[in-house]
Amino acid sequence: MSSEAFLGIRDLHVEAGGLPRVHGVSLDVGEGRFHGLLGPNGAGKTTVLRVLYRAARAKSGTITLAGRPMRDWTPRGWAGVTGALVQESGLLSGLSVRDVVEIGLARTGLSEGDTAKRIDEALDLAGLADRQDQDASTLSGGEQQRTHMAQLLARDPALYILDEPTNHLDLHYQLVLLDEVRRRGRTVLATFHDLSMAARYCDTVTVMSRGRSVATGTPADTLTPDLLREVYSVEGQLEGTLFRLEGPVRCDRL
Ligand SMILES: Nc1ncnc2c1ncn2[C@@H]1O[C@H](COP(=O)(O)OP(=O)(O)OP(=O)(O)O)[C@@H](O)[C@H]1O
Repeated sequence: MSSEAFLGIRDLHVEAGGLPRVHGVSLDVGEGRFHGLLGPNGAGKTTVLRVLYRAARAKSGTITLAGRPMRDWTPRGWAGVTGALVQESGLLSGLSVRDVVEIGLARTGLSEGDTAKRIDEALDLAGLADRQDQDASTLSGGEQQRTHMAQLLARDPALYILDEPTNHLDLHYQLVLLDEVRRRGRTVLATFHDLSMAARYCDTVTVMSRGRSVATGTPADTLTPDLLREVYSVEGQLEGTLFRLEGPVRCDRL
């Protein structure tokens, strides 16, 4: 791990469904940096994140956060400094939008007034202030995603673990919410399929393919035409933060 990394993952191996799915992935994220985890469907991105939010166990490897190995953190301590936006999250029926955001602040020790202020700010950011009393399970997919993002922003953990944060969101809320995450200056590890969004937000990226890390660095240095051809079977290139497709998509990837 480089000396300044806030999150360090070293030679991570993970099994899922009885088979090896992540084979020796290593990456470092400096404090306050936004790191993207990219790659095709099934590459192993979520499996890496699941270990970080303790939904899965690593078979081997080392994870270090703020200089301390994961095994030295209590589950409660780990949960206090990390926060995850996950694919499999459901919204409990019977909870209002405000309740869901408030749950994220349980056991933070904030005063009642500060708790209410944080919730109000997060609901405003996510455009949910006028929906706060609605049963969260009746929201649209994008509104549910905004509610989960509001929960995370209200808590504002030191490490944001975001699995496809742009999922279901219209362009306005993709930009508003990720701009806000960036503005907070926290450390972020986020998966993306949209390479333009990845290039816009990420300081650095790791590209995974078939459970392995195949490239890492800045988006401009990493997402080269050769890499895009090899990993995604597309002809294209980044122009600034814009991914431009050039030519036909090959159908022989699998
Ligand atoms: N519990 C499980 N049982 C069986 N297979 C699993 C399980 N969990 C993950 N896998 C497999 O592991 C591989 C990696 O899955 P993962 O969800 O990490 O991919 P991903 O890169 O996040 O993909 P996507 O972009 O489609 O979300 C996939 O082939 C998936 O089917």
